[in-house]
Amino acid sequence: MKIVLASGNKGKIKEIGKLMPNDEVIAFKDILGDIEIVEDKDTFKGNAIKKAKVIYDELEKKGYKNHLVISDDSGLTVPELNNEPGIYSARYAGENASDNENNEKLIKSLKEKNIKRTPAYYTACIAIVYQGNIETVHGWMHGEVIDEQSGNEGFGYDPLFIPKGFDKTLGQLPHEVKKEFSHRSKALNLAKKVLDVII
Ligand SMILES: O=c1[nH]c(=O)c2ncn([C@@H]3O[C@H](COP(=O)(O)OP(=O)(O)OP(=O)(O)O)[C@@H](O)[C@H]3O)c2[nH]1
Ligand SMILES: [Mg+2]
Repeated sequence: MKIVLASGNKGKIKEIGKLMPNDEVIAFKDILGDIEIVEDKDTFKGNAIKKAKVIYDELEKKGYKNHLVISDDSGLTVPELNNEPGIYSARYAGENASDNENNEKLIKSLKEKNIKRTPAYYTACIAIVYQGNIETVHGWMHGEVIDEQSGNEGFGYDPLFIPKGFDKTLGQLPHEVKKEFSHRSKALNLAKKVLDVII
């Protein structure tokens, strides 16, 4: 199945490609070039649906007929930080912030509250748009965030996130560990079940 991914996040594109080896996952930019999508909804689900629909409609304008688009809106929630960064995870340290800038901002927020380690969880919402149908699925991964970066595996906040049942960050753990039970893997496994039904 040819799937267009409505994401510009290289870490996600890589992870989703690995999680759907039997499908051809194409990043939308490879077909449509750069398209800025304003993520102005107040939930992961709202932003995921918006991203998938914008790309689905743009493909339709280009004459695509039987295309299928998936998107991922995801982020990290830290209850002790008033549920920050949440849906603002990609721009916690400001518009176009790098992963490192976002991580440094999170470390600063933890230190301001004298927090060295506290529960946190990732949420991923995957939206699927196909022949006018819109479906969404979610996945969560629980653990803790710490106030220093460790490791270079994964992307985003992974170097600060210790998954439940482990004592290392996702930055230190091999990708196979994250692939087993990340928020994105769980959501994609559900998305595959939806794809089996709607296609
Ligand atoms: O360490 C992480 N491991 C993960 O597995 C993960 N999943 C999401 N995130 C964070 O949440 C933002 C998503 O924001 P987001 O869903 O708007 O994506 P994005 O703007 O980066 O790309 P796009 O998919 O919107 O094009 C990302 O930038 C990351 O900071 C993660 N961090
Ligand atoms: Mg985004």
